[in-house]
Amino acid sequence: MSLETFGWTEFFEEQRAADEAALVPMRIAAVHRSRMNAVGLSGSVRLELPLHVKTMDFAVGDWVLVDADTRMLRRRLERKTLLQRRTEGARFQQLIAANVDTLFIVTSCNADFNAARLERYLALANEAGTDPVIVLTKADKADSPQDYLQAAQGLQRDLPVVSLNGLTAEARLLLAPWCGAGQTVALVGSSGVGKSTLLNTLAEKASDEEQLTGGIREDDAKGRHTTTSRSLHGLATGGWVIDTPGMRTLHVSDVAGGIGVLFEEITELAPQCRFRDCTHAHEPGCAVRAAVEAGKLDPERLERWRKLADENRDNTPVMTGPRGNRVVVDRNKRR
Ligand SMILES: Nc1nc2c(ncn2[C@@H]2O[C@H](COP(=O)(O)OP(=O)(O)OP(=O)(O)O)[C@@H](O)[C@H]2O)c(=O)[nH]1
Ligand SMILES: [Zn+2]
Repeated sequence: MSLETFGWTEFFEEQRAADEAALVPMRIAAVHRSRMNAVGLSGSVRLELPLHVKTMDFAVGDWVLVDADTRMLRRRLERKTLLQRRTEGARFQQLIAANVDTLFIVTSCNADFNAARLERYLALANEAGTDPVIVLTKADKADSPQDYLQAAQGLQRDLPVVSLNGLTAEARLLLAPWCGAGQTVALVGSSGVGKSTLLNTLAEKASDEEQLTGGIREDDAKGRHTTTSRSLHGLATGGWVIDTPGMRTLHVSDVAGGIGVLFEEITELAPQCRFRDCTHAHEPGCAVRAAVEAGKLDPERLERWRKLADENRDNTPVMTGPRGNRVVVDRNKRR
């Protein structure tokens, strides 16, 4: 085993200072209110935390440097990617997972398929720097899974889409390109689409896995995963998967860049509009509306872009004041 099997790359290695050579790199496997578990070459440990450290500032998947003798957490390394979101009305973003290479956005080939909801997850992934993959489950139950495949592919340029039966070993094969040694994936999607099923298929239920990740699943009375606990699981194929419970409704905020990537066909037309701040709603000389009229752009896509971009603007605090204190924008004062 090497650190690379845990997802360690040059990006992290370069961050180690000369005087930190004695510290051991470990990856955060579970974050609880007052304690954190980490995994590394020496196995799974519960970290000792310095007094000032708040666990909410850490995400599952983070790389940290640890004092090998005391297990004291010394420093978190800069993240390659960070999935985060703001729960409604919250001042700070909630960290979901760090250093995730691929986000599996799971939906089924049935009524769960909803373009607008998938686009929310795509914006989140794009903003985080995580590559999104749409995973269409229950293809075995659908009359024409091709329709869903095609609809999903239209959601973003060059978007990988996989349709499968999550209960079969073939699913593991189809998702293998993103689940190899050292690769980290996270799963999101509505309840019942088959995330747990997929997880079980990907994990193949290795018996020592529980030990490695510290056995960190916590359920509340309703059998739902608690939002305070997330965890990193080892996959049979050498990759890692991060559980992301508690993401039933996803309100977007702070994802302007992610929306730009998601709706690239709109983003790249905007500079051709007559007005620099064109809203593509009523202005003359609008290149985006011209594209709709020419049949080159789906009017429903434009409508969904508008809704998502508006919601993002409404929910994203602006930095104001000399100290950069965050103030939520007044809904009526924008534009
Ligand atoms: N036929 C078929 N059934 C599936 C597939 N994937 C999941 N199921 C079934 O769908 C049901 C729901 O799957 P789960 O894995 O529990 O869904 P989930 O997304 O984890 O749901 P939550 O735990 O509520 O978030 C189960 O009965 C699965 O056996 C699939 O690809 N094909
Ligand atoms: Zn325009």
